[in-house]
Amino acid sequence: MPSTISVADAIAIRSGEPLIGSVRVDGSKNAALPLIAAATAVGRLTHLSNMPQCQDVRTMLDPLRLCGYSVARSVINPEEVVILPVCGAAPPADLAGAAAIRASYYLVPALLASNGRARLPWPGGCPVGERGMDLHFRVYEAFGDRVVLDGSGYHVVRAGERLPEVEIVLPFRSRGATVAAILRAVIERCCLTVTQPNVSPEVAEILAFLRAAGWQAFATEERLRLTPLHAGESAALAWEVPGDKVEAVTLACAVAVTRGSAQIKGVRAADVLPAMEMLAWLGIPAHASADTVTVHGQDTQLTGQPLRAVASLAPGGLDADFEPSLMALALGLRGVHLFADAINPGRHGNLIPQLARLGAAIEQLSATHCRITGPQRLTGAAVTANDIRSGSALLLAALAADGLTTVSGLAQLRRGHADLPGKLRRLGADITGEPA
Ligand SMILES: CC(=O)N[C@H]1[C@@H](OP(=O)(O)OP(=O)(O)OC[C@H]2O[C@@H](n3ccc(=O)[nH]c3=O)[C@H](O)[C@@H]2O)O[C@H](CO)[C@@H](O)[C@@H]1O
Ligand SMILES: C=C(OP(=O)(O)O)C(=O)O
Repeated sequence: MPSTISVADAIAIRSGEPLIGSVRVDGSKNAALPLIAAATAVGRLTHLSNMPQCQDVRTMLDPLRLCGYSVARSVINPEEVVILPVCGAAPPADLAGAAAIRASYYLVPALLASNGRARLPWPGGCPVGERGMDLHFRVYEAFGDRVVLDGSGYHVVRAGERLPEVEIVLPFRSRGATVAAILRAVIERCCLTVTQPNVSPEVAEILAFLRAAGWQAFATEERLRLTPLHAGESAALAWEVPGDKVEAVTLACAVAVTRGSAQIKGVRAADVLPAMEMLAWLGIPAHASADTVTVHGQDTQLTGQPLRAVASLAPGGLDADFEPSLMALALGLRGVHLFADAINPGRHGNLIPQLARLGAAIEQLSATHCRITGPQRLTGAAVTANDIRSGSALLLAALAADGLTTVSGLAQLRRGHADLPGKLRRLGADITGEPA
């Protein structure tokens, strides 16, 4: 009997040898999407390199083209995207396709810049529960914009009057609303103060890009501050999308699940630190330095210490998108492990029933909190990826499950990763069926 099978729009994974070797992550989808928006907001020709070739990036670039921005991918290097500003008013366009991604909200400033108004469908993306826009609307209203809501979406009309300075106090550290405030100030060329900003690596990346574009931009835990210095310059800009921290942590957890040893390259150490500390706490030597994560899962002395992985928007907090991979890992580790994700309230509901098909017993303490008592033995079965991170967690669980697991719903996985199964395969995973 062959060791692998092929299934249409699904992949088949057979657990086997520990993952060994070296692999490079792609650019980060969640850093790339706001960087694309920032490139439009500065209104200068911008080369963005290390752009991941995942579906959400394509979905983000299409509406920009429809609104008059020139967007080109280099033929020689498809990971390089060039964005040119709009000259003159762009024609109104039907942007219904933007409903496929959550990050469509980052298009608002680009559209206000090109058309003076933005009409967008309600954001989609991962079906991980109710995800509000109220803070985004508060941001636009602080700039004097008019916001109108209807069943199919929202409409933002740019203020007639330019404010020299805008101050916004966020009630909680929303990443999306923080970026919305930054980009709105950029198209206005005005000063901005945000109290209680989100200071995740993705926001820090936008601020670094803006510094290169002639802005004074910095953020502390308390306050983010933006001032135009030489923002009127017109020289072309070049920026590299940082490596995908979520892909790196997913791969690190995959290596740990199989008790393998590998190097994961192309990611900034600081971006993965909270997750690496958790692996070390569990007794899996994991080290991040410069642009490489090293995991030594072989012959390791597991601690049996309980993992407490609570997704948080707080500075230095655990990114919600790390949590599903840590759950898959915890299933195989001795101890009582607690997980919580109130940021994406539907995520556990997407993932836990699928893990249960593999035989996992996970205690749901509430819709967003659960407890895993490990180690648990999993058995291969047919499972479905309901969102990006649930999909990657299922790949990891499949690597530990006895026998064969098929994972369908690959469209979700492809939204966030160019080819995650391919990267696992490069480390020796037995995976058949190519998500094209
Ligand atoms: C495309 C993208 O980069 N998505 C990421 C983004 O999602 P997302 O844009 O949802 O993240 P935010 O930090 O803005 O939102 C955090 C929470 O606040 C809620 N909220 C947000 C804004 C608002 O106006 N009202 C409101 O209620 C959201 O529903 C969510 O539950 O950051 C999350 C972590 O923060 C990540 O898990 C997502 O992968
Ligand atoms: C939840 C995610 O994406 P989005 O916010 O675009 O749905 C994600 O990247 O895991």
